Amino acid sequence: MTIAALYEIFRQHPSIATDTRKLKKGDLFFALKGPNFNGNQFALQALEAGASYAVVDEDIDANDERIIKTEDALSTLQQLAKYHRERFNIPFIAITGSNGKTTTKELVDAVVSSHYTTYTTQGNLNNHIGIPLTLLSVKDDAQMAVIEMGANHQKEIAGYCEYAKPTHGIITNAGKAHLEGFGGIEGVRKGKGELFDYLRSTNGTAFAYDDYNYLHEMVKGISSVTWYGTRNGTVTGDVKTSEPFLSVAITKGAGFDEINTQLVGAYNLPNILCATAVGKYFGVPDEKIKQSIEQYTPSNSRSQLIEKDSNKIILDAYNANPTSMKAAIENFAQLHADKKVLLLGGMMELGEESVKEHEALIGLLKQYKWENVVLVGGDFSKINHDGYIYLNNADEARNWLQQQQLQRAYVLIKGSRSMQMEKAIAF
Ligand SMILES: CC(=O)N[C@H]1[C@@H](OP(=O)(O)OP(=O)(O)OC[C@H]2O[C@@H](n3ccc(=O)[nH]c3=O)[C@H](O)[C@@H]2O)O[C@H](CO)[C@@H](O)[C@@H]1O[C@H](C)C(=O)N[C@@H](C)C(=O)N[C@H](CCC(=O)N[C@@H](CCC[C@@H](N)C(=O)O)C(=O)O)C(=O)O
Ligand SMILES: Nc1ncnc2c1ncn2[C@@H]1O[C@H](COP(=O)(O)OP(=O)(O)OP(=O)(O)O)[C@@H](O)[C@H]1O
Ligand SMILES: C[C@@H](N)C(=O)N[C@H](C)C(=O)O
Repeated sequence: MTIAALYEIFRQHPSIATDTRKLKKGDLFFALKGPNFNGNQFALQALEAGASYAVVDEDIDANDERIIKTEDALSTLQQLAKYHRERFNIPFIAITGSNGKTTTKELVDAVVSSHYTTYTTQGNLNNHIGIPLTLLSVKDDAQMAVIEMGANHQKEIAGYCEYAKPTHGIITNAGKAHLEGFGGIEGVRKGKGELFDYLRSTNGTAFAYDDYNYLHEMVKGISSVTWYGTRNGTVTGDVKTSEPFLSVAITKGAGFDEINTQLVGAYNLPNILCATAVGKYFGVPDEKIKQSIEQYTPSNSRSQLIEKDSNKIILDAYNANPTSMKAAIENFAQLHADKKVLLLGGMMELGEESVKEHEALIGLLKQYKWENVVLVGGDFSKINHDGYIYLNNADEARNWLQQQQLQRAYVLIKGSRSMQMEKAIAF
């Protein structure tokens, strides 16, 4: 079947399912293969549960005209997404970077959707499956789309641009994350820079944080760049307070002087300036920009403040890498509190730099005074803990916290996704 013919079916059944456990009646089911299951084996089950059609890439033992056999179901999904994307002549804003993609995406979405009908990446669905699903969720009434792009190796973002065709793009930063797959920090810049390469070749528009010198290099050749920063840019601003919620003083470019957010962490400053700059660029009224950023409350283990008895917990456990760990620790160090406790889980996907980066973190921790530092699992197991407590996993960390019976303490919990450090808060 051609993509054009499949697209006609999609127009009749414009919701996609890749998982029978979440399937709704009428969904167009795509049978994907993963590390645990082969989606082809669920095709008949999907049809029985009410799927309109099942797109498969293996022979299915049934004579059912609702089964659509393709060479490769995943690449068919991606081609269908491209075909759908090409029906729209509206801004598609792509967001990538090492840190702050999801938060920036949420903030940009909050701002632009206050004024335009906008379709946006849900949660963190930012990969070779999540991006096509996001594109296919864009409805006919769309005035704008915001697409998050995650990557852990070269050529990945370039591939996503081929089907998402962004008109505007943001690289939040290019730091020490996914070093293993990208091949070091230069590799990260090259890989993330594929978004700017695409915008360069298509006369697209970039938004970039003026404070990072490397971004000035990376945008070279792009004819339209909107800067935001602490000193220079269309929109400028700086941290007013972050005790713990971040308040930003806007010094130029918007019709308001401050934004009082519900985000913990001074490291969110560029994310907020970015959303403001994007809002101004697209003509969103000032009061809507300010209000939508101020109302955004994270609930996703990112930059979250949880109050428990007399204790305050900063839960920042969605992920971790050397850049975001440094930002979180330095931010925590600036907070005023007598008793500060850190529970830090291991950082993943750092390849041969992993042990060195975990050691460097100990060096950073030593610069400050803490009540307790607990290092949990990962490559923390391979290094000298230098007097800090070492535990194997988040369950042990929770037990340790339970035993402490903390009162009026400030606790920072952070670690890579697979460490599941959020489990520790059940103390
Ligand atoms: C393929 C898939 O969607 N899998 C999801 C599934 O996983 P599960 O372990 O159950 O099974 P399989 O993957 O083996 O299953 C194959 C298919 O079979 C379906 N199926 C299974 C059982 C059943 O009873 N019925 C079925 O129909 C199944 O649905 C599969 O289609 O379920 C899990 C739990 O819900 C999902 O977590 C899993 O999702 C995978 C991980 C996925 O990739 N989902 C995307 C939509 C997505 O965007 N996920 C994001 C994570 C993105 C991410 O990690 N981003 C990185 C950077 C990108 C790196 C990129 N190169 C990469 O490797 O991904 C970042 O740093 O941001 C998310 O979930 O948050
Ligand atoms: N601008 C930033 N600079 C440095 N660190 C940041 C920045 N923004 C967020 N972080 C850190 O990164 C963590 C994850 O934030 P967020 O989920 O927005 O990033 P992400 O790039 O989307 O990551 P992922 O793709 O893994 O979801 C935050 O909790 C915080 O510790
Ligand atoms: C979960 C994925 N988006 C991610 O951020 N992975 C890194 C390695 C992490 O969990 O810290």
